[in-house]
Amino acid sequence: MTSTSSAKQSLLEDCLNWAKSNGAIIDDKIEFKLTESSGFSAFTTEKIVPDSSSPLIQIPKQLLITKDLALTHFNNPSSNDISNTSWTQLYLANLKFNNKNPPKESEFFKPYLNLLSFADSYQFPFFWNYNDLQHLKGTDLLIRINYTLRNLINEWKTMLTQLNIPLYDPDILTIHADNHLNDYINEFFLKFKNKKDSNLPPWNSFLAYLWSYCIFLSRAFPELILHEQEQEQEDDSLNQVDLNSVFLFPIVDLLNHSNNSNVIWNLNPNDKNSICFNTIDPIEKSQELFNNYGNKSTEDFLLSYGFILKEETPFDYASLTLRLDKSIIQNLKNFGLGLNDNFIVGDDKDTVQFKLFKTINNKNKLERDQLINLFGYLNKLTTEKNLNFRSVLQGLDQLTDILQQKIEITTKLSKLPMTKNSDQCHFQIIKNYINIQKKLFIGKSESIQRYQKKLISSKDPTLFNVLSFKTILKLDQLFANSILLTLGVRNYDDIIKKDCLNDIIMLWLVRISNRNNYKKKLPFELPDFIPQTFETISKNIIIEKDDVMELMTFYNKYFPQLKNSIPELYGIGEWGIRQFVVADAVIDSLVWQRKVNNEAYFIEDKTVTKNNIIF
Ligand SMILES: C[S@@+](CC[C@H](N)C(=O)[O-])C[C@H]1O[C@@H](n2cnc3c(N)ncnc32)[C@H](O)[C@@H]1O
Repeated sequence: MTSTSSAKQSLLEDCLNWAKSNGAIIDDKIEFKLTESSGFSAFTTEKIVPDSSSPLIQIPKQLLITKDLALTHFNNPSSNDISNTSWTQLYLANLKFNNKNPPKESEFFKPYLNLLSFADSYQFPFFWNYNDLQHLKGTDLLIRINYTLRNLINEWKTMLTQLNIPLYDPDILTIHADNHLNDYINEFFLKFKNKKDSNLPPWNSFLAYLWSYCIFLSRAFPELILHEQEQEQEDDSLNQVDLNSVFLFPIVDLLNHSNNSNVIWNLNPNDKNSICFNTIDPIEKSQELFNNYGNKSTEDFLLSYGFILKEETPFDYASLTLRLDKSIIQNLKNFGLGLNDNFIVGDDKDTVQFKLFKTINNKNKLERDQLINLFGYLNKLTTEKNLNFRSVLQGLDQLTDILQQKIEITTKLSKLPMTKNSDQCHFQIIKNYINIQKKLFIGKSESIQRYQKKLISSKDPTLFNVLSFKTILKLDQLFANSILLTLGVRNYDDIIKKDCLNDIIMLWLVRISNRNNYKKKLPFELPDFIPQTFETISKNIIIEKDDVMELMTFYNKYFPQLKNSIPELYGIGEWGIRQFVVADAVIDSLVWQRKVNNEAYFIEDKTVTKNNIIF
């Protein structure tokens, strides 16, 4: 045992004794130890069989650090957009770091405060230097880190100013570049990290507040559990409970996390002055006793707890942050498919943030559907009243492009070598995180491909009709021969190579509009929606001079040459430029060209609703 670990072990003993001497009850079958991989941890000395009447850990309320203590200490400050949790964080910084004039409770909490190590906060990315963090450049995590730091600096300044307490390091307010901010915090941190606990940062420094914020992020419990039974008795009491308030729960906060742990935290039904922790599942002898911090993603674990799980977590997600014109966000909200306010973030409310969950379940399905709706909306023609399958399929291509960029960014990041001055341990965590993100983006991109494939191969006409242009070329031999003769294209691949797909679809559409003029009937069954759309557009379209001008080059390229060389096809019916303006509009409203293989499909214009979208 090193001297540091034996010192920590003795701090642990002091804290356990403090808790017990103040009424805490800890089951004899639990033993706390210091481990190399995850700090203080609890283990069973005998098999534990859950018993709801006898909790494993019971902590009197007086040992908790709550918002009430904080608000009383600061004389109930007016809130001014500052949450109760922020005041409680400032209170903890005051308890831990104020040597000269500490809050009166500071002495009482000392054994617990001593366990909350300042040096250990180096695990949180908020304290890392720019050399470490540059390996996250282009990820949402780096945006979240710096966005959070800026918010914290603001609330720290607001609270101290309100209390008439000078800011220890006002310089931090003038640092504008994020990389400088990261280095400033890191240097300030390292200055204190290696010193003894007697030489900690001043309580009114930003560093002290940031430390306290991380302690709450990684150890706090929701205050709601302190009010559980009151709520059941009195409906009104829920309104008085601040749902976002949290408290520190000594001893129980020494338990590490496992996704598989099934536990309960509650007010003691027999003694409302204490809070309990219990397990729901039995635990074998010599196993670690875990808490469960909730269904968190790797990114959340890294940001809020400074570690990532060894095993993959089903709750993983990658986030997608999109900045959009505010009017688009407003229109989308008005559109009816509902863009939930939860997804709109940022001070300017011009950004939407979605989570791409690894595993889709009933809870997060809505978020996935909203994202698909958003991209469908962005690809909707202004003339279309509703979302249809074409706009959704096209939107999914656009989403795939964005995912592809994310895959490229994460691939690049995963190959970056460690730089000078970056920490080996931080580097390794970032690498693992980046690889998990990359896998998530690849997985989502593949699932979009599968979904698109499933939609276009759907044979359910109640959903929508679909016809691929490749199939059309196989069925309509006369037309296929005509383009072979005139353009020299033998098959679909040639069309793509020669970049003339749009021209050929236009020619085919005009042929279809003339279908009743040919002596021979079409040699295949044509779905009604294609000629019908042509007719509807033809009836309603108002053709401007510019529309004609735009198509002149195209038209002159093919006419009258086609009419002269293949009159049996291009000399029958109407082949004027008007027909092509209509065909162009039909393509806009019906044709989707799939990004992965360039295949073009005619997609019937059917409204996508909650009931007919399939995943
Ligand atoms: C609530 S505390 C748990 C007690 C902590 N081990 C300690 O030493 O104080 C949360 C911290 O424990 C560590 N931790 C929790 N669960 C872990 C796990 N499954 N693997 C690694 N570290 C974990 C992380 O450092 C995290 O920030």
